[in-house]
Amino acid sequence: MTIAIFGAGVMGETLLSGLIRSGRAPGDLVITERRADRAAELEAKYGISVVDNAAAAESADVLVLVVKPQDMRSLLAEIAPAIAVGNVVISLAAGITTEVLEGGLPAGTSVVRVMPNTPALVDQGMAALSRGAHCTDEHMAIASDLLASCGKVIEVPESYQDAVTAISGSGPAYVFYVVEAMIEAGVVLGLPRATATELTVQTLYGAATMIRQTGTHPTVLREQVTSPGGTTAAALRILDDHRVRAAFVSAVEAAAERSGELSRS
Ligand SMILES: NC(=O)C1=CN([C@@H]2O[C@H](COP(=O)(O)OP(=O)(O)OC[C@H]3O[C@@H](n4cnc5c(N)ncnc54)[C@H](O)[C@@H]3O)[C@@H](O)[C@H]2O)C=CC1
Ligand SMILES: O=C(O)[C@@H]1CCC=N1
Repeated sequence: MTIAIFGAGVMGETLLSGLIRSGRAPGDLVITERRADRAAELEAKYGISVVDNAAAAESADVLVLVVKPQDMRSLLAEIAPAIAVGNVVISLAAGITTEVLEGGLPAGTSVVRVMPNTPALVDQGMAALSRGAHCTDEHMAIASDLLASCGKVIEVPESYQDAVTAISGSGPAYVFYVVEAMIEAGVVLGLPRATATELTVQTLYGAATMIRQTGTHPTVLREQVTSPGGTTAAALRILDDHRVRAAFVSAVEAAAERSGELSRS
């Protein structure tokens, strides 16, 4: 089975590297990339041939579209003539619906809409898949296998996708933002930057592992840290005063709204 990845930017390379780590033969993988310098970089790094979109579409059984939402319609027009019966088209683009994908491809094409995230680079990705109108269980299994090479996979109704994008698609950026803020806070308190970074990163990793391994509700875990009259209670009062919880809800709502706008643009 030949897999073609169209658009090898951040997410395209993340998926490509995951497929290689999971043992896919480089000979079964093809990539396309509009920027010549980026194409040369990837050829050198992975030993994979970069070809044009038409050639990739001709040779592939599974086509994975990883361009920006704004570039999707023109890409669909380029690859549509080469789509054959039995091909599966998988889109990783935020906000592009299966209806838009199907509308730009030959009638009856099997499409899958996926929202992945960048922790796939370290095989800890979260990918949510939604099937198009002509997608069979067999096609879903192909898409699921592909994404499972670099993390967890779930199937969701397409109506969830804007919310999924706002939580797990954009989510790593919120976490990195909090990490940046904690490191800066450590530096404000006089810690060397390297020490503040090590303390913050291990704390995040430990807390995430605790949630996963204990299955305990995060409220209970937070209460276990919060001694009466202690340091944590003092800190949390300031976060509440600044309405940080409400800010998170508004931020995630804004991301979901933007995902919806992308499908209409
Ligand atoms: N970066 C992220 O965390 C996530 C990104 N996504 C989705 O993945 C898609 C790609 O995002 P990024 O990788 O971050 O963007 P990017 O800008 O890093 O990569 C897109 C790549 O596609 C190339 N490209 C554009 N049009 C092309 C064409 N017609 N033929 C060949 N190559 C073409 C560009 O030169 C660029 O290298 C987007 O649709 C985004 O919504 C989804 C989840 C997470
Ligand atoms: O910011 C974006 O639009 C993309 C989709 C989810 C994460 N990055």
